[in-house]
Parts: sequence; C-alpha cells; structure tokens
Amino acid sequence: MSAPKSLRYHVGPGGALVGRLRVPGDKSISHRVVMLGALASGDSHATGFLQSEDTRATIAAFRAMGVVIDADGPGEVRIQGVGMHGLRAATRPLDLGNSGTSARLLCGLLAGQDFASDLTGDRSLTRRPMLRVVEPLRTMGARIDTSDAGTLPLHIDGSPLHGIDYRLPVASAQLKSCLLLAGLYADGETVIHEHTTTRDHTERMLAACGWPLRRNDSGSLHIRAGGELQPFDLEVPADISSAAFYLVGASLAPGSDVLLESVGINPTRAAVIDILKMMGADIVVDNRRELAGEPVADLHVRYAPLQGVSIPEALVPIAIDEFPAILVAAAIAEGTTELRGAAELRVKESDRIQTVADGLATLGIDTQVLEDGLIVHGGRLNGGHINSHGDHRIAMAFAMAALVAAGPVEIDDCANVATSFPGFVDAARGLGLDIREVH
Ligand SMILES: O=C(O)C1=C[C@@H](OP(=O)(O)O)[C@@H](O)[C@H](O)C1
Ligand SMILES: C=C(OP(=O)(O)O)C(=O)O
Repeated sequence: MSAPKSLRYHVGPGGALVGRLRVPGDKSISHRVVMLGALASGDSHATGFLQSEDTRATIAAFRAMGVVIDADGPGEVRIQGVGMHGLRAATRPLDLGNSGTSARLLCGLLAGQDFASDLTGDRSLTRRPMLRVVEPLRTMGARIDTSDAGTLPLHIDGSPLHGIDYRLPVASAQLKSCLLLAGLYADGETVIHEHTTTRDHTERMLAACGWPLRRNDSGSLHIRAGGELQPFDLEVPADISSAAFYLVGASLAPGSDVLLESVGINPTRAAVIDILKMMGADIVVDNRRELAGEPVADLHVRYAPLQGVSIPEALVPIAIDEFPAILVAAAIAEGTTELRGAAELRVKESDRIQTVADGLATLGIDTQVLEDGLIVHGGRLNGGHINSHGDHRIAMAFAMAALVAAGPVEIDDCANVATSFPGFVDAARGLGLDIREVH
C-alpha cells in the first residue's frame, strides 16, 4: 500500500538482545475488533489495537461501507457500530492490500448482505487461494465470482444464505471464521467441524459480544442468525506472532535477556513457545492473566543453546505464522529439525517453505525442501543477501539471524513489515540489534 517497496534492512552481525518490550497488538484480534465492532449495536472501543497496514485495510473497508471509525490515538480505536443490517454498499472495490485475513473474513461477512461488493488486493494477495472460502459459501447460497484462477478480484452479489454442515478440508482459522460470519446471516443452523485446532479468536469475541455460539462435545461449532452483537470496551493483547521474532533472537544470541510484556498466549496460538522449549529455549511464562477474554502473560526469554527437533504435526496450525522465525532458530540448533504437515505455508504472503529454504541456503545452511515442510540441518551462519519476497515475516525472521551470523545480513523488499509490525526496526534496535533501514 503506501510504504516504499524498495526498503532494505542492513543488519550487522553479532550482539545480544537485552531489555523489555511490549510488541504491538495482536493482528488477528485487531481485525476482528473492527469487524464485530462495526456490526455491534452501539459504540465500541479498544486499546492495544494494532495500527498496521493490514488492519488499516480492514478499517478502510468498513469506512467505505458507511461505518464511522476513529483510529487516530496510538493503539486506540473507536467504532460506531451500525448493527447487523446497517452496512451500506461501497462505491468502489474494497482494496484489502496484503491481508488474507481481511479478504477471507470479509467474503463471509459480505456474502449475506443485501448489496454487492468487490474485493481486491495487492500482488501477493491476488495470488492467494480464495476457493476454499468461496466454495462452501456458494453451498450456503452465496453468489460470488472469482478470477479464473480462483483468486481475487472477487465480485460478491449479496444473497440470502442458508446454514450448512461443513467439515473444514484445510486447517484454516480464516475459513472457519469466514463461515461463522456468514452463519450470522444464514437461515437455519451453520455447523462447522474442524479436524485440527486452529485459532479461536472469532469464537471468543462472538461470545464476548453475547452472540450464542455452541461448541458440542466433539468440538463442532453451531451458530444461527437472528441475534445482536453487544458493543465492547477491551484491551488487545500483544501479538505472539510479533513477539516470536524476539523469542527466537534472544534464544539465539549469547547474553540475551528479554521480557516481552502482555503477550497473548491463547492455547490455539502459542505453540511457538512449546516448540522453542522442545528445542531447549529458556522461556518463562509469568504473570498469567486475561485481557479481552484471551489469556496473556509476560514472557521472559534468555539465551540457551538449541537442539534440532521433529516438530509435532498437531502443533503446526497453532504456530503457523511463526515458522519463518522457528526455522531460523533451527538453522543454528545442533542437529536436524524436521517440519512436516505444513503445506499451508506455501500459500501465505510468500511460499514460506521455499523463501525460508532459499534464505537459509544463502546463509550457508543445508535444507531439504518437502512438499509440506522443510528439513533443516543446523550449522554456522554466514552473512548474505536475502530476498524476503515482500513477506513481512521472512524479513523479520532473517533480521534475527544476523545476531549469530559471521557477516552482515542484507534483506530486500522489507516495506511489508508495516503490515503487521510497524516499529519493528526501532524496537529491535532498542534491544540491541544492529539494524538500519536503507531506502
Ligand atoms: O484467522 C486469522 O486471523 C489468521 C489465520 C491464519 O491463516 P489461515 O487461516 O490461512 O491458516 C494465519 O496464518 C493468519 O495470519 C491469521
Ligand atoms: C499469513 C498472515 O496474514 P494474512 O493471512 O492475514 O495475510 C501472516 O500475518 O503471517
């Protein structure tokens, strides 16, 4: 979107991370704050909100549909909810930038409106698969056109929906959330079965807004239309996906000692802690409490030597966005790390299996690329020149690799770090990383 695309990071080798930090608000929860706040019957307010390019894309979409949103205060957002039937047709296509969460959740939310919408996005987003949401929505009665490749741009001709009984074919919280949001407008019951646990922020926030949502003993979700969403006033936890870069950086670099404050540790999100601990990381989870119906804690991480592990497949969806960082940790761990069952990584902002493998090869690390994962043989890192392919998490993960590299790490195409973690460079420098931006 607005950030310059030529941004490069120069990261000097060595050093340690020391200090305390509250990383910005959780991106998944911040998107949902805007979406459910917009549909609530009254005004909502949130602090700790992530102001980033992805969440701004969601805000812009709802403003274009007539919702008044004030997001000027740092980390603060006020939303004048218009009620379940108060959205209005936008006069332009809704441009969701780089944000898969915005595109997929909005698809469900807009399918049952009584107006038409067009959705588009940037180069990366217009390549990401949308049929996973479009096909079940069509079964619910939605009228949606996609590109020939099944991607954005989409035309959604709002239509009456009916509930379906659906088993998710991929472990995707975006798909689950899309169908739950469509279910808010569907006749009869919408039932969703998941064979693997994925993040449950939509379910928690719907419950917090007083919408009846039932989970039966086998874990399937049941939702019906006809309710009202209560407005809310909440504090968004810090994003564990952003904290992950510092968990890894501090684990890698001797002498590191970092306290990450008020990080969301929702059990459907927090497997990065378990995986790093399996590798030998020294992470203490302290001061556990709740914010916005979500568990949070302070995470105290100190340097520790790491060993390679075989990552349990059940943990993959619960750490899905953290693999660029985890695989950088694997690169200096002693022995071999095996990641399997992670084919979803290929359809994120970049093909994260290939971009990580290419980046690690540049730094001198042997890997074996699998269709659904990566085998990393830990070793010593050289400096080198990395192409992030415009993927924010690749850029931040390789910035941390410099802490243990023998020479500088240059990373191209870093502007999209602003999609999830504006302020990453200042925060990293504040803790001791020798990083600067080159325009
Ligand atoms: O629901 C969400 O907020 C998200 C779900 C995940 O995507 P998938 O549903 O595609 O796994 C994750 O990768 C993304 O960053 C955010
Ligand atoms: C995959 C991600 O986000 P999204 O799907 O919303 O683009 C991410 O933030 O790593």
